[in-house]
Amino acid sequence: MDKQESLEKLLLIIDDLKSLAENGIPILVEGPNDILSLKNLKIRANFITVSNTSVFQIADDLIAKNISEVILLTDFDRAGREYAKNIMEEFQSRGIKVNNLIRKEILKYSRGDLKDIESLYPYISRRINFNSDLSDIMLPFVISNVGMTLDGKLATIDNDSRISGENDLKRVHEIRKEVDAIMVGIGTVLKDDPRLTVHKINASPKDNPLRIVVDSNLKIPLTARVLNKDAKTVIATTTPISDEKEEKIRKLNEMGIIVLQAGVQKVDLRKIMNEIYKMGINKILLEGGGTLNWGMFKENLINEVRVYIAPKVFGGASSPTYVDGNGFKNVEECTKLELKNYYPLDDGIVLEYHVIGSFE
Ligand SMILES: NC(=O)C1=CN([C@@H]2O[C@H](COP(=O)(O)OP(=O)(O)OC[C@H]3O[C@@H](n4cnc5c(N)ncnc54)[C@H](OP(=O)(O)O)[C@@H]3O)[C@@H](O)[C@H]2O)C=CC1
Ligand SMILES: Nc1nc(O)c(N)c(N[C@@H]2O[C@H](COP(=O)(O)O)[C@@H](O)[C@H]2O)n1
Repeated sequence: MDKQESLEKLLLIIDDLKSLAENGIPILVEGPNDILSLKNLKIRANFITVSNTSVFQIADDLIAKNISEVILLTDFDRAGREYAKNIMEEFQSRGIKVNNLIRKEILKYSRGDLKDIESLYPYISRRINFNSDLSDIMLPFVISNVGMTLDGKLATIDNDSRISGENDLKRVHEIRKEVDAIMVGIGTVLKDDPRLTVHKINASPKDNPLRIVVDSNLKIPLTARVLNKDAKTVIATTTPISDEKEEKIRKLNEMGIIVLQAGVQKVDLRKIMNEIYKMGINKILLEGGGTLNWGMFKENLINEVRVYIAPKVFGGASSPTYVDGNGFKNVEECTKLELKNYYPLDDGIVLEYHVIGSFE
């Protein structure tokens, strides 16, 4: 069986899993990262995590709730196999049916490339066929980077954003060189007039990634530096059209700028990310500011966070912070991160996180 056939089989198994879950059969996973991966695959279920509760306790709870069948989706590594063995032994002795078939098939049709359920969503989203009805999960990998002060500010109340030192800017430009696109909101373009090219380290014009500006009402001045010939640029805007907007799109197109449209009042970031992915953009550096960062966090579109924290305090209720917007209402739904690395740089510190996700 070739790779494409295996992927198609895997998608059918995901469909089976969805149906079983919709019929009320709980899914047993190890932890919250696994739940997020399955939720991203549009699986809505009664998820039960097994990593912090004893097998006996879980069996007691299921029996108390009259649940007689579960789907087992522990990881494929040694710990996951151990959980699976213990659960099957205990549950079967207590009369609870354990469906281990889906787990075995996921392992089989991922051709041994998966070690855990957490990786299932990224695994599928990177390989999926463009015409599939799961096309909305085809998204680029997004790294969010900022230079911020200890109090989380991206600039002062007067928009002075000189936060990073020379070495930190070099670090950022190394990331720029490595990604396929750099993305900012129109607020940043209007306030900073950035170039968004690789210019702080040794680089040639071909190292410049695509530039993406999110701009609902096409406020971008035609003289903005981000529209110059140093790199290609995409403007993401909304769908409603007026004579004025049509004229601006015409001018932008004449300048070689690609205009993508999605969303009515604000740009639909998920749809735009999907369009961008279809253009062959796999990795994006999101460089803010705070309003766009919120939009991207809220939509669960950020995979990794890298921040430089300068030993400075800017203060000011109106100065931009790393993440602005409306904010989450409670801790349950907020974005969870896992610290992966940290090191001192210039006179500050760099923190690198893997995004676990936000849970609605
Ligand atoms: N220190 C650092 O690392 C950085 C600092 N900055 C600073 O941040 C500040 C700019 O931040 P900010 O004003 O928040 O601007 P942003 O760059 O975040 O742009 C926000 C704008 O994007 C547009 N937008 C369209 N659709 C969406 C959506 N779905 N979600 C969110 N935004 C959307 C909105 O404008 P519209 O409705 O018109 O489309 C919105 O106001 C500047 O002071 C800049 O210097 C910026 C980047 C990095
Ligand atoms: N990482 C980082 N640290 C700072 O201190 C900053 N002020 C920024 N700003 C971002 O970089 C853009 C400027 O880019 P160009 O040098 O013009 O290419 C600016 O608009 C912010 O997005 N970043």
